[in-house]
Amino acid sequence: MADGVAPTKPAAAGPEPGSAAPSDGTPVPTVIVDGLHVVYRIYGAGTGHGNATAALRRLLLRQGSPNVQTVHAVKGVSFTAYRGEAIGIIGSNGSGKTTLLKAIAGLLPPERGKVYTDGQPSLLGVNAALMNDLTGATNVILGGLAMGMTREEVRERYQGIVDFSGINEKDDFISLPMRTYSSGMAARLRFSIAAAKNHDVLLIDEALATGDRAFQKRSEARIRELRKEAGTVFLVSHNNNSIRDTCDRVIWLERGELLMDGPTDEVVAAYEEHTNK
Ligand SMILES: Nc1ncnc2c1ncn2[C@@H]1O[C@H](COP(=O)(O)OP(=O)(O)OP(=O)(O)O)[C@@H](O)[C@H]1O
Repeated sequence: MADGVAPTKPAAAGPEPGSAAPSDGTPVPTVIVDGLHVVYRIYGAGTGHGNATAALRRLLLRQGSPNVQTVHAVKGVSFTAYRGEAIGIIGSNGSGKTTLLKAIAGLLPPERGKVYTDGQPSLLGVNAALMNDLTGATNVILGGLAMGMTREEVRERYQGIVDFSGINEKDDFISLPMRTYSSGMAARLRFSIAAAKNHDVLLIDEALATGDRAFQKRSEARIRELRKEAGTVFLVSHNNNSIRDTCDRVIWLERGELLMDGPTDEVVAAYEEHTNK
């Protein structure tokens, strides 16, 4: 894990994320975001070309602290997500959506506030690392193992993953190195590997936007299944139709702040009115 701060469980009394579903139908919280602030620090900002080297030299030569620019990307965001929900995260460019997902995944430490999660969430981004020099087939196996599947599970699900991705529809692309794939094909394979497993909390960053319409339909259907299988899905997307088809709740971020959190139709309508102004 990059910056290595694992989400923790709350010490407070009350229902813990992921605790067994009460028989009375009370919603079970899976993610609690409590007053979250995330700040990026850019070292050596404003020192021109070779910023990092210049900053390091100044530190080593004791020429004072390097210029540090901060970006306050998420500002005081709070919400609780429940088992079985699919939550869309929308907002204009740079509003903090990806940062929020990374913080929920435990990849960015909070400046202030806390993130409590049910187990380790899985973050599926279009940039998630698969090995470019290895074939698609090897990436399916390694990706499955990396997600915690057993060898047996990988063997059982291998063909399903390849079929879902549609990579082999025309040619035998699955036996070629990933560097020969278009970015859309690579994104489809990533989504297919991640979606083969049931996740307690699955975080998807724009993955659906990259596939063709047929792949998007399969993905949306799979997200609905994942929800039924009791997980919680977060979907960051600029495609309001994908959000409408997939999510029943939407969180709207703007300049790092939570502007609105509610039923999909209401929040997307308000967002569209705002963006069409
Ligand atoms: N690694 C980073 N270092 C410094 N600033 C960053 C970094 N990543 C993002 N930011 C800044 O944080 C803010 C939020 O970025 P983020 O990527 O979370 O927004 P977003 O809503 O996902 O944007 P988009 O819709 O364009 O993908 C932006 O101002 C961005 O410039």
